[in-house]
Amino acid sequence: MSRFLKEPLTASIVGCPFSGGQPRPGVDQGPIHLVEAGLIEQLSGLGWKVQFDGHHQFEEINAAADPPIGKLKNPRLVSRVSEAVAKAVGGHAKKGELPVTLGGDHSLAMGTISGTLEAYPEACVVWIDAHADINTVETTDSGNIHGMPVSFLLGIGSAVPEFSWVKPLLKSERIVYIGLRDVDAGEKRILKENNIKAFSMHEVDKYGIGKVVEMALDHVNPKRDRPIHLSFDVDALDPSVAPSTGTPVRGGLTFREGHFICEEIWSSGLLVALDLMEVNPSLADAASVQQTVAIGCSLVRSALGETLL
Ligand SMILES: NC(=[NH2+])NCCC[C@H](N)C(=O)O
Ligand SMILES: [Mn+2]
Ligand SMILES: [Mn+2]
Repeated sequence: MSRFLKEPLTASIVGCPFSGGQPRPGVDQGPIHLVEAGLIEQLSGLGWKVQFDGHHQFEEINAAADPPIGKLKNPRLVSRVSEAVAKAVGGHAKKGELPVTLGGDHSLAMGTISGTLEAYPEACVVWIDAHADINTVETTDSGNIHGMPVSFLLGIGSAVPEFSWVKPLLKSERIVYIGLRDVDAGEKRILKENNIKAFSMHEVDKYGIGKVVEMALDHVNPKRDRPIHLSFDVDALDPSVAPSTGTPVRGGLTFREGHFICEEIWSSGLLVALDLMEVNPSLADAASVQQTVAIGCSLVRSALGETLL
């Protein structure tokens, strides 16, 4: 069911073996593992036409040529990679295909969401994460840009010339979060000051996931007529469910809550882009890696229409 995508329904896989937005090696292997686990075949099995011609080859910038800007680490690399991703995602979206971006770290969302908003200016973003990823140049403690993409998309915080290609196309009332539980003090302030709607794990516990997804969509998409970009950080799930990720935080979404979100977004008929981020296959034992990769694949399937019955 889809209001915006063209028939035959086409999923264009944007594989992004990229880890420059955070310090832990291995997250660049996420997309490779997801594809090797059979994701392409699984989506074809759901009836999608799937386009995938290999993972993105990103230009490399050696560390010496990319010193920090303020606290920001690998700024030029992150900027250029996300810009390339924005073009890829925007290109697919404009053709009426569904870009499915496999990360890679969440700094890539600066690119994916820019691409979506280029094609669908009226789109809204549903961001599923343990983290708000909304630090600015002023508030970031870690300097890891995967903790910052939302602030760039909103155009808040001081501008960094190296990122001038990122247009502030996202309005604060067009993004909603679900799953938050590790939000920095500066980020909490930003969320309040900008009136950004967020459903933390507290609200998931209080209302249940069904009501939370409904309230989240009522906020960003009251008439259910806007295209939806779903950006799913696998660390939104509890570490017992998805252990193989760089910044796990306990007290997360259950297996079913994660899948329920994806199922509901698909049933809305409004999905136009999907990100599945932060699967890091080098951070756990083989069984945990396999479990996390399998869940990555099943979340994507749920978001692309797989049903339980
Ligand atoms: N995409 C993520 N996993 N982000 C984690 C961000 C953690 C922390 N808030 C930071 O700014 O560094
Ligand atoms: Mn996260
Ligand atoms: Mn994230």
